[in-house]
Amino acid sequence: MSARVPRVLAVAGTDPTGGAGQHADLKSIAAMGGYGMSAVTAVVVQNTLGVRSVHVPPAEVLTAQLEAVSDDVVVDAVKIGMLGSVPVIEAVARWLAQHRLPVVVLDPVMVATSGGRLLEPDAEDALRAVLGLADLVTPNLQELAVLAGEDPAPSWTAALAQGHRVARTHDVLVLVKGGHLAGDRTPDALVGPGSPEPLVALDGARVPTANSHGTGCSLSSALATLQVRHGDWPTSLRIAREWLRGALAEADGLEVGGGSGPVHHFHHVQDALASWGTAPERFSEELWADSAGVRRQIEELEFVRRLGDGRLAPEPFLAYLDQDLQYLEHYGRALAQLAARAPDEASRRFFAAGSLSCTETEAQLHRARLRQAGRERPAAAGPTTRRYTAFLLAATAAEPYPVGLAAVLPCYWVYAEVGRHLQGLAEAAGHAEHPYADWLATYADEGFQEATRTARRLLDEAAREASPALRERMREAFLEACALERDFFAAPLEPPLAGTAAGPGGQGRAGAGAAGRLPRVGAIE
Ligand SMILES: Nc1ncnc2c1ncn2[C@@H]1O[C@H](COP(=O)(O)OP(=O)(O)O)[C@@H](O)[C@H]1O
Ligand SMILES: Cc1ncc(COP(=O)(O)O)c(N)n1
Repeated sequence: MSARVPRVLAVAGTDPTGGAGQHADLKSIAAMGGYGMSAVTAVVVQNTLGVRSVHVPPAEVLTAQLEAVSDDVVVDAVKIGMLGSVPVIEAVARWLAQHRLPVVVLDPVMVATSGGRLLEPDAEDALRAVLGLADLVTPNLQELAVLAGEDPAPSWTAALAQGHRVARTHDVLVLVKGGHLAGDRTPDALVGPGSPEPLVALDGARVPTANSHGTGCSLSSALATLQVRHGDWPTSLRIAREWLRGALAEADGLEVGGGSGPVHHFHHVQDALASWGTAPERFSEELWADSAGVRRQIEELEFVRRLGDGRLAPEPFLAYLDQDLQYLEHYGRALAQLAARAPDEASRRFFAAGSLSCTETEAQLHRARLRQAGRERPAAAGPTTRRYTAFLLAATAAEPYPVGLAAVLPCYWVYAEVGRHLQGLAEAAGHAEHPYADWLATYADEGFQEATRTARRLLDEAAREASPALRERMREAFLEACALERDFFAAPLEPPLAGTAAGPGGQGRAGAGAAGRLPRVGAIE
């Protein structure tokens, strides 16, 4: 199967109401993933009620259009619809003979469903004579009879036999279409010049609609487009039929015209369109705004105020570091789980590097600092530490990847923001000898800022692909993690805040520590 976009040329007449002819062709080509082009054979004044008049430009104008296209563009497939008159048929036949095109589908348009003639009676012989230039011919039952030079087939079995005679005489593949059969079935079958047995025969219940204007045009151009992709007519037919049946089923909703209206060519992308525009440009911006209240609460915490202006006693700082060390162990695991589930190599590397950094770099720094202060043995993990780490491990292991990503983001982003705030407090305090100056300095680490930006970008990418429901779960996880960040910072000095508390104050883990914790996550990346 080819991945490139098929370039498909429709050689057809017009329909100003957009349901048939080259307008239907262009829509169908695009609906099947192709790039549509069109050369006009006839200007048809028509609507859903009927054909009012037909105006055929000189054949040289059509030849000039065809040459303008093929002089410039590689044409992967051609769909030929209404030709109308002998000079037009001859012009197209000449052009086809000069340009051996990979896929040629000929829909031998003769009479519109609404009744108007679209092929002059004296042009029928000329049309029969060019059938062999096509790979596939797609007549309806009446057109098939004309091509065979016989009466219309009285039954589906008779139609298949008639299709086989046309295929053999002109050495061409024929799609025998049952749209005009009486009854509630609409079979289609591909019949080749060899065996009278169809290559493929598909059947289905008739879609109950009176709006089937342009179905023949739509089917033939969809087939031309799909054949470029798949190179297999039965496969192309299966896909085109399924799509066309959906287009017929949604046709009544279009409400175009008072006669036999058009089908809904783009019925299959309506759901996708409905979700467009609901994803914000940057979902992270929305989350940031939602978390403003919690971030303000963090800035007002006693622990944060004292750490910033340097009044924090050594003991709660060490208790905080101790809890942060234990937090890091699990955070590293959560990042490893995210790495395992990340959708691409770049994000896998990012989270794997972050995880490695937690265990190898951050944890070592914490341990060294605690050892310096004479704290060799870690304290037990406090309730807030346990609650936060359990949440992260569950979110990254059991929730969809975007939810896990939203859960770990505050540890980068909120933490970086708290760092900025702490540095502001330290500068305002004007300490010559700030006891935590080296710790606070690590917040400014460019690697950490970079890692925060990367994590945010990954979240925005995941949000763009996510359904509205999944984005809501991402939001919940992000806000939950923000509240846990707050509780973590609160724990060394204050009782946890109501509603999110882990237990009586002071014994929770000391906040998500400054310097050591994340700065070097980014530095490694
Ligand atoms: N009401 C319907 N329900 C399902 N398929 C239909 C219906 N009407 C037409 N088709 C399908 O549309 C395609 C065009 O068929 P047909 O109506 O026979 O040709 P044309 O539009 O050239 O007259 C065929 O695949 C046919 O099976
Ligand atoms: C320019 C043009 N080409 C083809 C058809 C046939 O379509 P249908 O048989 O569905 O009316 C048409 N009405 N107009």
